[in-house]
Amino acid sequence: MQHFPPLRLATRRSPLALWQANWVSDQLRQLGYPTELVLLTSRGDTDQAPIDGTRGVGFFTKRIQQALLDGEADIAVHSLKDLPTETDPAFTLAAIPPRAAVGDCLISGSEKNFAQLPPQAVIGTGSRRRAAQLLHQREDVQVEPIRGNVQSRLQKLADGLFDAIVLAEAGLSRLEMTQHVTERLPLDLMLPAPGQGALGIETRSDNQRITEITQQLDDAVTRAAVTAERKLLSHLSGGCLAPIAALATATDESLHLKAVVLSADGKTRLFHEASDTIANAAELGVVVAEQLRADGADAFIEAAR
Ligand SMILES: NCc1[nH]cc(CCC(=O)O)c1CC(=O)O
Repeated sequence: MQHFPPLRLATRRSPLALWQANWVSDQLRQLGYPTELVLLTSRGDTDQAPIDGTRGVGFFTKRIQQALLDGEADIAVHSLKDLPTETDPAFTLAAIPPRAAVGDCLISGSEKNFAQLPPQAVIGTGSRRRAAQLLHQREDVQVEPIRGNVQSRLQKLADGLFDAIVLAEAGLSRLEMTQHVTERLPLDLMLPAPGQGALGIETRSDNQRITEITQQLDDAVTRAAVTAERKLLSHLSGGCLAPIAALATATDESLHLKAVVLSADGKTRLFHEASDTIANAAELGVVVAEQLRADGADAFIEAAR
């Protein structure tokens, strides 16, 4: 094999981000490529105010992408659900590896599951998608914002600031913290964010050698599923802040997409689902987005901006 300098992987410094970058690094090493990590701090890590419409887009991902543009790193490792759907032609989403657990979990201080929490229970989540789905099921619960990495959120729960919090199972399982899970929320109660549980690995479009190396980590079925989910999100002009949830699952040649759009208070829940071939993943996203739109989704998405 030819000798090349190590592939430089850009990542945030949170334990979850480091786990993910180390996982990608291991995969590349198994293919015979030396690697090193480039640790960066994003605005999403330093700024702990609630994420809102003017500050949210690319909050966790822009700094990592900048390292590629500046020549500080070759490969950017993101949580796909944090990566905006608006793409910059300077970057190529070279690999989407096999997806981990897709769902969300309730972690409650009292070990009570969602249905058993006391009236007016305080649930910590900064996600409008999670908040609206919780409120749709139980209008009495109080949803309060929470920020910070997985560990610091669990600490806030332990400190008694909340009765329960909601976190992605993917993050907890990667960090080997699933012992904290009280309840895996059923998908009909809590549909995940588009791309949840998947990694997005970007390279510079003008670096063909590194793009081709990275493409070896791509999983075609996961890519098809998240393509449908992300196309739905972009077609609804959703961004990561809108109360939009979507999950595509693949069986053999076919892909099934479920999606919901909710009012912020959870009182209205629009749901649609459809199937198509894996090859038509993007079209499937558009079809379900249009069904939601026909039911009035745009007004709820606009209200969340
Ligand atoms: N918004 C932060 C974020 N981005 C990705 C994950 C979890 C891992 C994943 O979904 O791939 C998390 C934490 C969470 O939502 O609990």
